[in-house]
Amino acid sequence: MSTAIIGAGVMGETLLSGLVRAGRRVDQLMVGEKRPERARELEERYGVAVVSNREATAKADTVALVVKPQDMGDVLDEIAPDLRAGQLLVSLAAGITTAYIESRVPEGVAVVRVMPNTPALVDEGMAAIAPGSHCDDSHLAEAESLLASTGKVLRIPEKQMDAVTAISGSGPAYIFFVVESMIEAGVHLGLPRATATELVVQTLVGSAAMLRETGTHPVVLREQVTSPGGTTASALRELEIHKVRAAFLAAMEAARNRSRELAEGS
Ligand SMILES: NC(=O)C1=CN([C@@H]2O[C@H](COP(=O)(O)OP(=O)(O)OC[C@H]3O[C@@H](n4cnc5c(N)ncnc54)[C@H](O)[C@@H]3O)[C@@H](O)[C@H]2O)C=CC1
Ligand SMILES: O=C(O)[C@@H]1CCC=N1
Repeated sequence: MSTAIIGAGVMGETLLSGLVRAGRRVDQLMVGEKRPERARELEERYGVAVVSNREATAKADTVALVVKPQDMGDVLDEIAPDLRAGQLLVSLAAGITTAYIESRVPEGVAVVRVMPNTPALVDEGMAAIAPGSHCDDSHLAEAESLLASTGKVLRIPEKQMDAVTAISGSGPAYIFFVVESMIEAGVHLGLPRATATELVVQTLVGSAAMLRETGTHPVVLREQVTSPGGTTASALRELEIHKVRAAFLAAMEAARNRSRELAEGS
């Protein structure tokens, strides 16, 4: 089964590198990429063939679209003549609905919408997938196997996709923002930057491992750290005073709303 990746920026390369790590033969992979210098970089790094979008589409069994939502209309118009019924089209773009894609491609092309995230680069990705209207279980299974090479995959109804985008798609950025803020705080408290970075990163990794390995609710884990009248309680009071919980809710609502707007082409 050959796979074409159209748009090889951050997320396109993440998918490509995951497939290569998972043992996909490079001669079964193709890339369509607009920027010539980027195309050369990928050819050198992976030995993958970078071809025109139309050639990639014509030759591949599965086509993964990893361009920005704003570029999706143009790319679909370009490749539509080369798409054929039974082929699988997988979109990784935020906001873009399967109905939008289906309205621009030939009848019978199976469309799957995916929301991946960048931890896929280290095989710890979280991807959600939703079927379009001409999709059977084999198409969904094929999309699942593409993404499973770089982490977990969850099947969801498409109506949840904008919320999923706000949580796991954009989520790594929120976590990196928290990490960055904690490192900066450590520097303010007088720690060398390297020390603060090591402390924060390992604290994040350890906390994530506890969540995953114990399955314990985060509230319980937080309570275990919070000694009565202790340091953690003092810190958490400040986070509540500064409305961090409300800020997270507002931030994720904003991301969900932006995903909806992208569907409208803005
Ligand atoms: N970066 C992330 O964490 C995530 C991104 N996504 C989605 O992935 C898609 C790509 O995002 P990024 O990789 O971050 O953007 P990016 O800007 O790094 O990559 C887009 C790539 O598409 C190429 N491109 C643009 N027009 C093209 C065309 N007509 N033909 C071939 N290549 C073309 C660009 O040259 C660029 O290399 C977006 O739709 C985004 O919503 C989804 C989840 C997470
Ligand atoms: O920021 C964005 O629009 C993309 C989608 C999810 C993560 N990055």
